[in-house]
Amino acid sequence: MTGYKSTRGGIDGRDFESVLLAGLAEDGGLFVPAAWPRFSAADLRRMRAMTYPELAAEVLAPFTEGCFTRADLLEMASAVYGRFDHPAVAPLKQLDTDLWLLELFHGPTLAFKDFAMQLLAEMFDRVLTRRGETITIVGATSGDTGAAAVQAFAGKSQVRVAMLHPEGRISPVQRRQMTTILADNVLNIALAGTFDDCQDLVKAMFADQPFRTRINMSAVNSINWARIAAQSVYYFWAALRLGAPDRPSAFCVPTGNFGNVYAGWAARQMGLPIEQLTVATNANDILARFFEGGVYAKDGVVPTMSPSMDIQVASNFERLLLDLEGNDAGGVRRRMASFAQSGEFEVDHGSLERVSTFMKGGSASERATAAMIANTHERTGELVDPHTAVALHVAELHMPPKGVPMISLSTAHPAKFPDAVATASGIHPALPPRYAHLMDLPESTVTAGNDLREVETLITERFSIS
Ligand SMILES: N[C@@H](CCOP(=O)(O)O)C(=O)O
Repeated sequence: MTGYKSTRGGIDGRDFESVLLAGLAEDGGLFVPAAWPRFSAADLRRMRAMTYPELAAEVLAPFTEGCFTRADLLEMASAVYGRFDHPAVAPLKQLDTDLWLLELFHGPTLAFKDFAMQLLAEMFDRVLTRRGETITIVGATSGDTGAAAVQAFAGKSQVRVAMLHPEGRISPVQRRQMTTILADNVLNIALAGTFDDCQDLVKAMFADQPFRTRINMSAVNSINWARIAAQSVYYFWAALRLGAPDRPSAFCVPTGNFGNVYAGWAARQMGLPIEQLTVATNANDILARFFEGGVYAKDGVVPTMSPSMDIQVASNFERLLLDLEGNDAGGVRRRMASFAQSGEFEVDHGSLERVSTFMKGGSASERATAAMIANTHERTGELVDPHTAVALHVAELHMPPKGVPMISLSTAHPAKFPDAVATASGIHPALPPRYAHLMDLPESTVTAGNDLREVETLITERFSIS
């Protein structure tokens, strides 16, 4: 059975159920599998014939042993992916000879977050019913995670959701996808600060042990291992469509919190032949700078037309760091302590060289992003959202050798960012009919300062937790 340990070394031997419920490890680290399950070339060939739900059950089964069987997983995945708008769930579109777009926005909230969030809601339902417990999910969002979480968990009797977003720094569509869900178990908090401030507060609440215990706190950000596992499935899906295991693939991933790209790393660890993973950022380019020089150094968060990536501190980078440190949790602790103190750390030259053979980084300016939206539409007829355009720009900078397909992840529907898309392309993307009234519905949000006690009080009072 796959056991889990913390990136900071304080915890080992956890099972999937406790990892799912805990969200963040008690020592402040992130859970990772102690050993990676491996799929052989023969396994991968067999997977080619699978439907998306069957593939999800196959990939996730080794991670959930002792908690969910393959049959449980198949039942949940069939229900979840049956709700997606596209029969292929994650369709691939060819843009050029070796360039493909993997559309991940056909779920309920029009972004890739639905792939994992919808499945997590099913998992939590089953586990909490079995245990007779109620949890409080506290999350931070730069737009998409919040919408996906609120829609997945609204109305669930054993889950409360408190979602923090940076006030005025997400798109109106993203905000309204959360704030127009008027459910008793949902609290939307607009915070005076950035996404990084929201995420810091969530981690501070996890570190406040009495508070954490009192509210039975959990997480659905990608700090929760279950998010990563569920997102790794679409890497298998896409690569298998394009010839894996007999042909390797490359991926380019729009990146903020590093969860999505780490899911690709996980797929590779499990045996999927991924030749290159490209990390694409907007002007908030801490990761692109890291892959250039090995220094992970925080800068100020600047607002862009791709707000979901307006992030400097990428939580999941800590998971990669454990691998770069040769599985030495002490090394991770030291680097993270230095980061907390000075806002930066550096990895040694050898680690950077090793990771750079496989991972590349790059960023797109606002001008380049707008140009890519316009050019892609002109060349291919596809209207892409700004996050997807960032990835396409960076993909062009780092195309793999001829014959290796570059799969660029299209993480959100263009209609989530209508103004940016219309300004760049002259075309106003329409929301699907189910969102026809989104901009007219009443909203429910409370505002808060960037203050731990204030936010904790808002949560306990709103949900009457004594
Ligand atoms: N880009 C995210 C930020 C949180 O990322 P997550 O993958 O850790 O949930 C968002 O849109 O909210």
